[in-house]
Amino acid sequence: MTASSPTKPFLRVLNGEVLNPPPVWLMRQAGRYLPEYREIRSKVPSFLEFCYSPKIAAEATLQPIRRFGFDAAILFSDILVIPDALGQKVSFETNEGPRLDPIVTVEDLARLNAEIDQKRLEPVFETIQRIKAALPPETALIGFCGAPWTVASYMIAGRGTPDQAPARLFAYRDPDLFQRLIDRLVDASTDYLSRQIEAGVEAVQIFDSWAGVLPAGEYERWCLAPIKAISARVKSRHSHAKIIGFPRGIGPRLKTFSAQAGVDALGLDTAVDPFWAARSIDKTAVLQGNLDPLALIAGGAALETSVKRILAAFKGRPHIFNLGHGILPQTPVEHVAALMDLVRRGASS
Ligand SMILES: Cc1c2[nH]c(c1CCC(=O)O)Cc1[nH]c(c(CCC(=O)O)c1C)Cc1[nH]c(c(CCC(=O)O)c1C)Cc1[nH]c(c(C)c1CCC(=O)O)C2
Repeated sequence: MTASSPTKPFLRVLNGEVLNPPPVWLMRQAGRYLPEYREIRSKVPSFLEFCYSPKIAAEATLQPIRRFGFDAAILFSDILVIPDALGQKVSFETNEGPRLDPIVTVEDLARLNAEIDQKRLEPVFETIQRIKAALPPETALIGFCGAPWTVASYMIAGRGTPDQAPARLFAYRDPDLFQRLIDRLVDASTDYLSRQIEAGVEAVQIFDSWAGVLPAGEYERWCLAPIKAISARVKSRHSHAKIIGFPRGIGPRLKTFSAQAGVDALGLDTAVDPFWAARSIDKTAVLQGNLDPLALIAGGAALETSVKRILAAFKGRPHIFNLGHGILPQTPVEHVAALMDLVRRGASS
């Protein structure tokens, strides 16, 4: 990342400029709703192997850029490459999601590597270099990691659960041991994001998809403090690093999250009222979001009304258009094209 003023629309807004129309990208924009993704995905049996194959991972990143001309590309990888690089067994079952050997005892934790295996992650950095060489000059590249709380919740349950009860119980019963796992993930995420920046990403997003299940107290300790530590440490290595936080489901705590966590931009989830956000969230934060992924599946009038509402709410504030959570596999591709049209046309009307 350089100190000179950026020219890419996505980076200009991250620097605090207001653009009309706003730049747009979609969380999980590379993936199963795209026939061209399903085609290349079907050739590689394991999802992790796909993530660690620079040529095809770069291709998956570029597919939605070619089709829709988003203002930013997001590295094709997964938040669970971190447990994998820490030595935990990780796999992805078709239509079922991730499976990990759950961490239950102190011995399970002790078996993990002290640091991430950088060699295992080397292909990710090569993917970044390949994407950079192929991206249009106006398109930014975003790197990412999962927040420690969200990653830990999969490491403990060994799979996705409706409310991450296993990790919440673990943290209540043995907070010291849980803290050791979180600390390990803070170190790993700091190194991983720093390496992504060195390889060429221009901003990073920290996905805390399960922040919303934590009550006060637990939220401060397991969501806010680790993200704050990662931001501070990444910025001490890369002073111009741009960091987007996505603490999904934290409600009114969004008001102060970005200042407290030290992030530059804030991803808003689907449930947040955009007018409330524009009014109530401290003005230092660039806001990103927050179309309901289901409105994108529905299309038509529902899509149009939702998009207009979001554009109206954020008028005059630095805003990056996005969904409120990841795009769903059943989304019709024509609706994504219609969304791009609405954002780029609708903003001036
Ligand atoms: C919680 C989480 C995960 N992964 C991620 C999160 C945080 C965001 C969120 O809350 O949605 C983030 C993620 N996962 C993936 C990306 C790639 C880039 C992009 O956004 O386009 C990103 C940024 C690829 C993926 N990650 C996964 C796929 C599908 C696997 C396949 O294609 O076979 C893709 C394209 C698998 C995955 N990975 C994960 C789950 C729960 C699953 C299974 C469910 C699902 O498919 O959405 C963990």
